[in-house]
Amino acid sequence: MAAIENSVIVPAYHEKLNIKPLTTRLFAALGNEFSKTTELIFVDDNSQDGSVEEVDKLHKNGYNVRIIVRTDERGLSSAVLRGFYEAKGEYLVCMDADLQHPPESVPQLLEKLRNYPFVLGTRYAPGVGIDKDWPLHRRIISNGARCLAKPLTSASDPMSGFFGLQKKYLLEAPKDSLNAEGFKVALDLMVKLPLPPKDPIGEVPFSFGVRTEGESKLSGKVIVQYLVQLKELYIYRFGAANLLTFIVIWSVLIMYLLFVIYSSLF
Ligand SMILES: Nc1nc2c(ncn2[C@@H]2O[C@H](COP(=O)(O)OP(=O)(O)O[C@H]3O[C@H](CO)[C@@H](O)[C@H](O)[C@@H]3O)[C@@H](O)[C@H]2O)c(=O)[nH]1
Ligand SMILES: [Mg+2]
Repeated sequence: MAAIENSVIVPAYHEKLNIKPLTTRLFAALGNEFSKTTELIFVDDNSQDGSVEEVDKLHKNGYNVRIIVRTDERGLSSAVLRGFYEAKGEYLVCMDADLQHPPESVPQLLEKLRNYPFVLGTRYAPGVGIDKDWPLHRRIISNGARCLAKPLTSASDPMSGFFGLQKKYLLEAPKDSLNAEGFKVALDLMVKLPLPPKDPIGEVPFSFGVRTEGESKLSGKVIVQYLVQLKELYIYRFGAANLLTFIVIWSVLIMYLLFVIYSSLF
């Protein structure tokens, strides 16, 4: 058997119905050669919805897929990190279970990872429209959240949950420096991993699909969690002394943004 070079990690909570279509579409997209050197790992938080049996069936049918079931921990970021640390491959990709991240784009991420330490699936690229059908308030929240991350990274879609990295950079970072609480694990890694300063991030445009099975696990709490995570990342990157300056600058910008929205509406 060929050695595993690539690992695709999928955090999953109550995703039984998405497991089979994701697995079959992913390995079909990988094709013969890539399939031999790629493993797929679901990290499930004890959903007890038949996900384990579904993965076992696929494994018996010859797919290189397994499932880690956590019983003592819950949460998206920590699930992703657990999968990354257990992965055998040097090239790691993280994607959602619900097919909002197209499995057909994974080979592109894996290819780009050969040349970039970190690769980000982006929904903000020419020809990709994510938010044209979104209501105004959703677009404002999304763009506002993206703006707030601008000082931390040059990436065009810091909120993306579709990304990849070379494992050696993960192993160079102290385990306890990574935030297992925040929802935006890619942003945390882009800020904290010791990536080389020149050209660290490659981008792959993709269209964010619509979830057809199961429900989103994001709630209003996520906005607060994101702000807490941002605060931690600002301190990490710029130091506590600079935090106040940033809060002042961002408050002014947010007030200006609200003013612009208000005047365009009324
Ligand atoms: N193991 C585990 N998995 C989880 C948990 N919470 C969510 N997941 C899994 O994480 C993936 C994303 O969860 P969704 O509930 O589908 O989130 P979303 O609203 O579609 O958010 C996605 O898009 C955002 C961009 O708008 C991303 O920022 C976010 O990271 C995620 O990719 C899914 O596969 C879901 O099963 C958890 O507590 N534990
Ligand atoms: Mg989703």
